[in-house]
Amino acid sequence: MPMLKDPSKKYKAFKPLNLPNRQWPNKIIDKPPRWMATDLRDGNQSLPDPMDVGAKYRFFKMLVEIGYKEIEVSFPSASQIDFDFTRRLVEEPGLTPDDVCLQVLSPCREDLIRRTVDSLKGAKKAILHIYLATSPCFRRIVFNMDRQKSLEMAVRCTKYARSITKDDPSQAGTEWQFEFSPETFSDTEPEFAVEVCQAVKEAWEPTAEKPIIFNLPATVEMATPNVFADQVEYFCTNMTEREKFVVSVHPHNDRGCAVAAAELAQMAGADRVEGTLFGNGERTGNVDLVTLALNLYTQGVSPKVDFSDINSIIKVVEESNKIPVNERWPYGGILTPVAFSGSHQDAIKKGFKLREEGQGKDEETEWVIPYLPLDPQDIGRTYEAVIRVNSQSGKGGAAWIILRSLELDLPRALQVEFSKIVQEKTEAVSRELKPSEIVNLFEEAYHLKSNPRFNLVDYSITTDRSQSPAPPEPGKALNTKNLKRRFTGVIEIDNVQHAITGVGAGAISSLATALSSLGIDLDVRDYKEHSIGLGRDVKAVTYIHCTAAGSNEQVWGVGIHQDVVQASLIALLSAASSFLASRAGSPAPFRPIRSNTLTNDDLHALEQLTGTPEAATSNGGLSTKVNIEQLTKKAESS
Ligand SMILES: CC(=O)SCCNC(=O)CCNC(=O)[C@H](O)C(C)(C)COP(=O)(O)OP(=O)(O)OC[C@H]1O[C@@H](n2cnc3c(N)ncnc32)[C@H](O)[C@@H]1OP(=O)(O)O
Ligand SMILES: CC(C)C(=O)C(=O)O
Repeated sequence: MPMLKDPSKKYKAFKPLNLPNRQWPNKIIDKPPRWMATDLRDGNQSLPDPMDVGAKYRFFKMLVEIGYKEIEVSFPSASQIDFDFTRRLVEEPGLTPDDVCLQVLSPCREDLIRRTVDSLKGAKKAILHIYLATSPCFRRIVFNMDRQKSLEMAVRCTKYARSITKDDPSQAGTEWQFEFSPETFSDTEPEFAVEVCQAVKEAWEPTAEKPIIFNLPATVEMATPNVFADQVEYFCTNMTEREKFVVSVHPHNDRGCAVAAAELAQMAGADRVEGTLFGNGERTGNVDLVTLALNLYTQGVSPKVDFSDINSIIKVVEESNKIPVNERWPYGGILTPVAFSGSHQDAIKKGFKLREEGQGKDEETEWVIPYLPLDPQDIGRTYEAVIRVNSQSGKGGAAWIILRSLELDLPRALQVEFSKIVQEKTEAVSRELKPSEIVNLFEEAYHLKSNPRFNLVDYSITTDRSQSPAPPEPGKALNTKNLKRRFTGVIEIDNVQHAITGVGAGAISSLATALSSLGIDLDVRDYKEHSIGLGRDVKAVTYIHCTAAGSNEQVWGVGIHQDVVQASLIALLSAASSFLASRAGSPAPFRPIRSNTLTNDDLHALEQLTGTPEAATSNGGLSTKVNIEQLTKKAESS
């Protein structure tokens, strides 16, 4: 049968209790609850292949390391494995830290309670947990019992449990706590849940110092989380002697609201939460303890459990449960902090930039990054994975990868230009591009690594004597403001060397003039530089935006070098390489150098390079001298 057009006969709306004076909506959660991890019991009982003793121990150790102090380790009456595992935790010295309390579960049946208590004999701290389903559905279908009989069963089992634990002198070495779960609390009449628990409380006789734990399970999640919160608040306010019992909740996730239910329940008075890591458990699972803890953390409340190395935790959880943690799972999912889409990437990138520049990146600086409620580094993730690039990405995504990988903070217009290259590639391959692929694309596009067509073999920047300003008047300093620069150098283009020279207002424009003598006519439109690295390893990076003279064609160049001037010259040559690349197929505009075809300019340039003492020192001694003989021989042989 397909879904019913009118499901109202088959499925009845849950009837919420009437609680007009509810207080919980005005409460806030400002401290963590008492956590209880039930991965090894509720989680384990729902697995197709339950864990063996080794796997259980590994998981237990991890829970202890995370910081859980109450761990439900087994259902000892269910299997020898669970019984033996519990014994091992009790008996083997050092396995269970002194401050960790072992919890075990038993149904409300004397023989099973006996076996359960036996499994704990000799434990330092133990919680004996028994459950009895109290809802009308279970009373009718499973037990065929009325309210009175259920209540009597709960009381009888509590008294029995008491007689073989805290009232038994041979058990005096164990610090016993008793937990009672009116199973299916979420579907139990609220007044009956109170009646049963009140009777159990009287049977156990807790004190304020040694309270009983009433665990209120949403065994099956029945309604919206506010309804569960009402049920919990009703329970807390209608039970007597509030100081003598701890209210615990145990939400399942049938409607997908377990986390909300656990949180609203705490607002309604719950002190303790039972759940599992990443929500493993019956059907849709138990409430996820990781989400609950990190929800607190991102509100500035320490959860007192540590997920600093979430990847290792996920590994153990996945290997033990043999169920993967969903990639979209809150906080832990590998895709959760990742942005593929352009506008998200743009916002995240700006957020990080502002954080680093303006607000400082001290680890305690307030975290305000669009789309990222949690700093991925706090759970052991890196920022590299935050932005990934596919066809949905914009300029910011690829720019982020280049920033993180090469420390290059690309100017906006270069981001736009490079993103077209990336977009073309993502569409061509129809998949996400790895950061290394994006870096390769960038290095190729701007000739940063392999075979740039233009190489700076050697150069010198000198004051251009032919256009020097008039000598200063006696007693006045030389006005150096308008001094022109002369670039003189040897450029290798497609493995052929050219000696060129040119004059301009600065180093870049003098090289631009020199290049125009080869027919590469570029106007520099924009220029940006910054440093990369620190200390002795610091380098300069220069971005140059050029247009081809007399046309609208635009090219970018990027240059990186320890020397600032050289970085800018390399950037211009990178632009020149792009300029040639954009004309692939058309004949190269320049003349290769040959000894017998040296022009006067070439000769002049070479002459300059062999240099006068001023030429060699005028740019801070940067130029190395070219051996004219070698160069000429090389040119002749080519
Ligand atoms: C909500 C929860 O997660 S509760 C925990 C559930 N976990 C487990 O059940 C795992 C371990 N369980 C087991 O190994 C077994 O079911 C045992 C050892 C508890 C009992 O095994 P068996 O004696 O073979 O009984 P079986 O499981 O077939 O049937 C359940 C019996 O318990 C009773 N029962 C069922 N649910 C409950 C309950 N919530 N509380 C108390 N008794 C219950 C049933 O009425 C039935 O009794 P019946 O045989 O008199 O009709
Ligand atoms: C035994 C109880 C706590 C339980 O697991 C449930 O009701 O889901």
